Amino acid sequence: MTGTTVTQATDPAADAASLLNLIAGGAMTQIVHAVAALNIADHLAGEPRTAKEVAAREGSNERTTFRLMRAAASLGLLSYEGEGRFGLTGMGGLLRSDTPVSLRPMALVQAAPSHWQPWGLFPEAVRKGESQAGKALGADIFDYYARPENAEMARIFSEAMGGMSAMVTQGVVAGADLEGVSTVVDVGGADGHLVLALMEARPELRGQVLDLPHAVEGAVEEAARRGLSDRFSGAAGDFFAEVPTADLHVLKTVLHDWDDDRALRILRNCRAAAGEGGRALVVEMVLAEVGTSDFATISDMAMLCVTGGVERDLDEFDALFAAAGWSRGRTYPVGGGHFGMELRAV
Ligand SMILES: C[S@@+](CC[C@H](N)C(=O)[O-])C[C@H]1O[C@@H](n2cnc3c(N)ncnc32)[C@H](O)[C@@H]1O
Repeated sequence: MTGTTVTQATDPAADAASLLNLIAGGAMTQIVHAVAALNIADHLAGEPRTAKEVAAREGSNERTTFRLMRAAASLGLLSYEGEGRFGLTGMGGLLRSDTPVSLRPMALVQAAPSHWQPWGLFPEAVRKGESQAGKALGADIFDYYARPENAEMARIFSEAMGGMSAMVTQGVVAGADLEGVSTVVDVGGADGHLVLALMEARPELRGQVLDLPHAVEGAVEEAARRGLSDRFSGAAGDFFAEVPTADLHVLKTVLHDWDDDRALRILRNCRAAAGEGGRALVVEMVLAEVGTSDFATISDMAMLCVTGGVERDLDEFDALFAAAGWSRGRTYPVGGGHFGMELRAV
């Protein structure tokens, strides 16, 4: 909803440098991927180390580990401390596996076949107006994750969603109106980070994650890890078929995975489960004015290519909400470019 107006460079050399930087974007994705996959941030967590020390810990090639770490320093992920030693910057620290807001799983997912292969066909997604997951993976992304041979990647995807949730959790917990709410369903909740954070803040809340059978197990485990099993349950199901009843339905970055028809089905199923006086909380990025620098427009391209979904502006959200029997009330930023949108059944 907010954004800064894009300024145009006029110096041709600066334009070329900027464009080359964009052209190398895929290489940067893979550099971040390799830093995550080779656990470089974990190896540097205690103290700065040389590439030789990191390579010995990781069992990787010393020379190419050095070249990767040099590139990572050039991108601001690592600091160079002299005498061959590299340390972690704040940004690089987010790739540690043991940090509360770890973006390591996200770095692994974005460069994994599930995302990388559809991206390889991206111009076709624009030309045809459809996701390329079917062509690249032989299935839509969530069916791909449901295959037994992709179970490990599906687990990392859910973890990645958890890392992204951590960026907004505080804002949602602080902003959400939970007056009169005693049951919450996190619809398509993956590992359940959002509903579990609400439950931690409100000891009277009972929570549930509705997700596909392969994904819901992670939520049950996460609830147990946080000591919340007595107030939590996992519901393996399909939100296009039915959504469990609750005082509040939470939908975080679920609607953006789907086109309008399918997003509408999810919202209608929530509305049916909510009944009179029902409430929902939608957490999504909201597109800003055209022509502003807006990360939601980049995410929109990922949705087009990988899931077949779409990022929306407020008018587009409101049209969907109204068609599904919801009315939007308070809307507030929750962090990471996301907004909380409170809905009431009409
Ligand atoms: C983009 S993720 C969002 C996860 C979580 N809400 C978050 O923001 O961290 C979308 C979630 O929807 C789930 N999902 C996809 N299709 C579904 C379906 N038909 N029924 C229930 N869940 C589904 C996926 O497994 C995934 O966990």
